[in-house]
Amino acid sequence: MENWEDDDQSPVVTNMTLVEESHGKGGGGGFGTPGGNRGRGFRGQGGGFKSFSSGHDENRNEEVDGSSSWNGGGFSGSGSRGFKSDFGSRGGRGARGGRGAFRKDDDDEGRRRFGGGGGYRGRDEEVFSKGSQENGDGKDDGRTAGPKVNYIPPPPPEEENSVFAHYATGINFDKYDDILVDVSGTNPPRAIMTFEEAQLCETLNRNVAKSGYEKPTPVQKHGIPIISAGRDLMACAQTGSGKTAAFLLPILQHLMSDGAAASKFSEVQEPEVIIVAPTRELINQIYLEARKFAYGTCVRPVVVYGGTSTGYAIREVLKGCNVLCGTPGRLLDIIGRGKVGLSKVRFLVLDEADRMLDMGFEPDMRKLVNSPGMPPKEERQTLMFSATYPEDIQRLAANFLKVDYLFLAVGVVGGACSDIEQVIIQVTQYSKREKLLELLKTTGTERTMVFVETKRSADFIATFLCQEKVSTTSIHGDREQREREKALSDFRTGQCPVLVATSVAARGLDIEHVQHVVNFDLPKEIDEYVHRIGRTGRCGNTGRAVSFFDPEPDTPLARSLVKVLSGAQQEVPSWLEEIAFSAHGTTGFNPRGKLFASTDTRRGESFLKNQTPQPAAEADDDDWE
Ligand SMILES: Nc1ncnc2c1ncn2[C@@H]1O[C@H](COP(=O)(O)OP(=O)(O)OP(=O)(O)O)[C@@H](O)[C@H]1O
Repeated sequence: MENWEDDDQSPVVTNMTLVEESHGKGGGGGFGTPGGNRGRGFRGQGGGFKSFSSGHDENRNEEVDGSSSWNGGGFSGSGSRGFKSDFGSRGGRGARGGRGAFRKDDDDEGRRRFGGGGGYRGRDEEVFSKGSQENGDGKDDGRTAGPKVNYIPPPPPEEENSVFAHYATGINFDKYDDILVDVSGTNPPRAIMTFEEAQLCETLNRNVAKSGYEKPTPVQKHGIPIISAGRDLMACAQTGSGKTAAFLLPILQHLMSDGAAASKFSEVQEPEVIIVAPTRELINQIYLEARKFAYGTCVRPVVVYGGTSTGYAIREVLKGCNVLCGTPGRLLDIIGRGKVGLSKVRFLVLDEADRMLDMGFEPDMRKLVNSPGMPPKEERQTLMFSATYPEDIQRLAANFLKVDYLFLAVGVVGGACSDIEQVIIQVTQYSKREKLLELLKTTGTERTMVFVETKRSADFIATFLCQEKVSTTSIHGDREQREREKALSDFRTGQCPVLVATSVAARGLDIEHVQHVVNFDLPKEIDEYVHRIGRTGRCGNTGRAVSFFDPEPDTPLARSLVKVLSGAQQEVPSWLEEIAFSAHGTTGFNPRGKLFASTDTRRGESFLKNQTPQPAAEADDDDWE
């Protein structure tokens, strides 16, 4: 039996270690503003929430989930305090070297194997684990050390109705047609106006119809023919405007018309398509979309991501794999084990491309494109999608693309979706909790995502809300994958209408009925803000985002915030304008100035060009992948 098979068969060990509730930096702090104040935090009214987390024994995990509920159906465990198993998946503080502050992923396998990162775990990560065997420089070695994860995610639904379940487009769907579109680069193909013009094969057309798609969104109108014409693409379109189908449909059409080999078992799989995304939940969502559009065809998508059993992932891949969706670490791991050959790769897709190319993931992307067998960029099609593209990342991205790639901008690059009503409330650190409660009283059972800066804050706020009888769950990088998926599912079904999340849930997640986003803590970077609020107001539906602005930590964001608000035709509070103005002096600040500048860096100018560089995301404190 091979090593990876053994991975799953290790005896269950549950070596529980009691962890003091107020351990870690700054005592029981961490509630409140990003970037500090950990010493004067909130400890929870009832003496703090205790949770249990065991990363190794699935059954135990289940018991644990049950036993850690609050207030009958409230907060379902958090995994950062209380008892923590030696085999909790995030055992050990990990070194903070290596990738440094931008490292976001928690999928160690690839990193260990490839000697990458250095295991940044976020600054309020706590040391629990005797079982996490670090080597001298803080890295785990994937094969020989560290806990084995044996979580096998539940199989996706098989019935057609569930596969094609979708939510309705909103009243503003037709307004997409009015959005300014800019395609730059040589000889762009003509846009299509209807799905018929996309000339998809019959099965794909049927699947598009069953998905409830009647007409393409702008990114689809332009993106589909560009990809079908064999061009490389860097596409920027606002959150919730259908970027996933914009790349999946032409890719699947290509595989169908090219007679992709029906997937079948083989010891080495050679996928034609590789799709990468920064978080586990997002890549799983993309996989489900691929599976939906490929329904009834011979094309087999497979997903691999951290926090789940590697053996299971490999078995799934070996059953047959045309489209391999993965988070970078796990993908590199499986490639490194020789289970996936890259020589047949025709398409490489980077979703949330700006994140995939920032300092955290860029080395992995380089490893991926330089992996043995990967066709050079001239011989594959590379496609990048996001709602935001900082200029420096655009320039970097160009290295991965053919020289004649096309740049597609739908609306303002980096702009927020105007279907989201954005409200900014000035607060102090200590008034945030009361404000949040007030807000949630008005939203009732409507689904609300509350973003906080740190994993510890996520636990505190979720606990606090549960104590206040608001059914809440949480998602962050310290939770077991099983717990993360359960949290998302409880939120999706409405069992817990409030989801407290770190940035791990900021990008890409497409959840029906999310009417509100609350930025309990504002992020350090404006792009992050745009993605977070984009969890509401999707696909022509309207939504509302309320952000708590505490001048102390948030002033550096003021200027970009004003620009994003005015760019999306939102009211800008005068106090915010004043803060933005005084923070940056009087020159060069024209919040109401021209926003839709040229967006392709090859033309030399772009939106938010004058924004002050934000500090590196040191305060970001989550594990992503
Ligand atoms: N043409 C269409 N008609 C109807 N619904 C659509 C269409 N295209 C996409 N959708 C739906 O719109 C929702 C948002 O799509 P998607 O998740 O691809 O957005 P996105 O642009 O990738 O967002 P984000 O930037 O947040 O990742 C999904 O539920 C998707 O099924």
